[in-house]
Amino acid sequence: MDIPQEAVVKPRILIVDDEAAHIMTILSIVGKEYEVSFAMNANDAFRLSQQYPQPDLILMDITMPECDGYQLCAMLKADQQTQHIPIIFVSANESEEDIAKGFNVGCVDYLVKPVRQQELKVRVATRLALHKHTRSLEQLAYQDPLTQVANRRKFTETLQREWSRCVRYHQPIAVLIVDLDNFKQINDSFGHAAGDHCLENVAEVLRSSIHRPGDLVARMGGDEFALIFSDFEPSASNKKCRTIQDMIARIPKFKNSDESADLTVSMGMSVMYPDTKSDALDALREADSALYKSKQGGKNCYHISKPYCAGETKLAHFK
Ligand SMILES: Nc1nc2c(ncn2[C@@H]2O[C@H](COP(=O)(O)OP(=O)(O)OP(=O)(O)O)[C@@H](O)[C@H]2O)c(=O)[nH]1
Repeated sequence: MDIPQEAVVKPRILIVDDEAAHIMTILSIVGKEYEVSFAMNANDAFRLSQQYPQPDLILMDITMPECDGYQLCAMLKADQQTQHIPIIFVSANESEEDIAKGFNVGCVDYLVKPVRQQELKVRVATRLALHKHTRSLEQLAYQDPLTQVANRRKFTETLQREWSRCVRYHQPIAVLIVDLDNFKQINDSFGHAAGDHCLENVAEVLRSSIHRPGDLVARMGGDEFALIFSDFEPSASNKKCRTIQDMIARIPKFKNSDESADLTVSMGMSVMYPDTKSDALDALREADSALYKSKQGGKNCYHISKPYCAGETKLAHFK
């Protein structure tokens, strides 16, 4: 089958080098096969690495003014948004110590200048193929196949990481659990495919409600979703839940010739200032008890628990 040219997305390579002539040399070798961008200093390189679409591979010089390649590589590896991007050093430094230092700060390969054309091409292609393979394995391990949002494993890992980050920076964190009401009835009345479609619609709504890199939507299993809002302003909790509830109410009704059904959800949110005395799963447990209250209280409503927020009601109920 012929694939239209515009449908083929070329892998993206970022070249980082403070000398234009070196950038041009590498560009002349890989420029035809890949989408290439370049940066001549660490600041630009860091910005371009974080920006979407992100590079699939970085070819990085070591000797640069202000911030050298070792420092830049270590910074990229320490940043959650960029740590997955493989880095190949391309440097005139050829001592054993230099090369070992490169691998110690996180590069995946090391080429000595002047680069040999065929070698550069083959090493780049190999690394990109491996990177693609790793990314698809990660997707399998961390994504819910039906809705494409994260799975429970990814949720747990992200919650631990964001919790620690919020402890460090004294920021509040919120966990929201969203559970569909009477979902069994939707499956029974309209069929399993309609039920699946319903889960996809809810996932889409939830995905549109997160906006920051540390935030996450996950399907925890069955008809239950959970969200993490990092650095979340406690006073915004009611508005956030209400907005999600309204968006879900706008999902079209399920209908067949005999009956129709509205889709509603029950929710439980916890908003906490994490500290070293509590742990990440406390946030999940609090949200879960708030959800339980919503189910017990007649469904299609939400409870918000703010156990450690001074001056706030510990548990509030909203219809
Ligand atoms: N279509 C579809 N249904 C699923 C999937 N996973 C779980 N379910 C169904 O989701 C339903 C969940 O039922 P319950 O846990 O009783 O929840 P509920 O009917 O929403 O009841 P309440 O939560 O009390 O309102 C069950 O009928 C499961 O078979 C899925 O991937 N697709």
